[in-house]
Amino acid sequence: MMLKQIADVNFPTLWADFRLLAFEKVNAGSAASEERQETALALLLGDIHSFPPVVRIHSQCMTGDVFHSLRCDCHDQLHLALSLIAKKGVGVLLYEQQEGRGIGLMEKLRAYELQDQGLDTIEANLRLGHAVDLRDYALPIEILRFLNVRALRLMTNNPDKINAVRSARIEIVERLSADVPDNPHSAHYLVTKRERLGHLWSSDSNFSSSQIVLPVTNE
Ligand SMILES: Nc1nc2c(ncn2[C@@H]2O[C@H](COP(=O)(O)OP(=O)(O)OP(=O)(O)O)[C@@H](O)[C@H]2O)c(=O)[nH]1
Ligand SMILES: [Zn+2]
Repeated sequence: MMLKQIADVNFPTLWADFRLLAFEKVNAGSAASEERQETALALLLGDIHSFPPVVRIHSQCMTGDVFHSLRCDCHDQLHLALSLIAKKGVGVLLYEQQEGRGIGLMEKLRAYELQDQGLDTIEANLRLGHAVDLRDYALPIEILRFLNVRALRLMTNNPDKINAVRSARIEIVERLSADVPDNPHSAHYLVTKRERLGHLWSSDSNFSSSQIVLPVTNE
């Protein structure tokens, strides 16, 4: 995959003054003007090469990230990651745009409709003819390579993200839990992620696809 850096700007936030890099995936041979290119943002703080930085790969969730929907944990996870990076002074937040686990906002909202009728998040995707999770993490991984991050502390409960980082031979020195408190609207969704999608609990220190036990900490 080819990566194109689009912009490099100062990005002051409530938590810290980040540097924001914007990237676009360049598909070789594609008609760029016709095809919507995948894009991602990287918020950087501190000297990310001095020691393994906190890294969060955050999948876009407009309903949660922007409107603070209580149906999911995305908003709180985004804030947790930004505040932890600010506290540590070193880290990278990768914001990638595979909304709705890759089905897009409109289809996610159709899936929410089905969930309002009693289906869970998995059944709803399948009923609409989608895979349960269409995401791949090639673009964020390519950005980590571009940034020359060879070892990191990964904030996630999602085994797919862990496997993607590992497959790229980037060392995960620590898994940081992405647990945030649930609420009556999100509780069922969060249980489904754990029971049916294999997401890790904060106390899980390892995961089925690996023999290596990773330390896990709650900040
Ligand atoms: N299709 C679909 N997508 C959802 C639903 N709820 C949240 N999402 C999307 O799921 C993605 C976030 O995935 P999560 O499973 O919450 O978390 P994760 O990023 O895989 O894992 P963590 O790193 O542990 O947070 C975002 O793209 C959301 O838009 C839903 O009910 N249906
Ligand atoms: Zn969400």
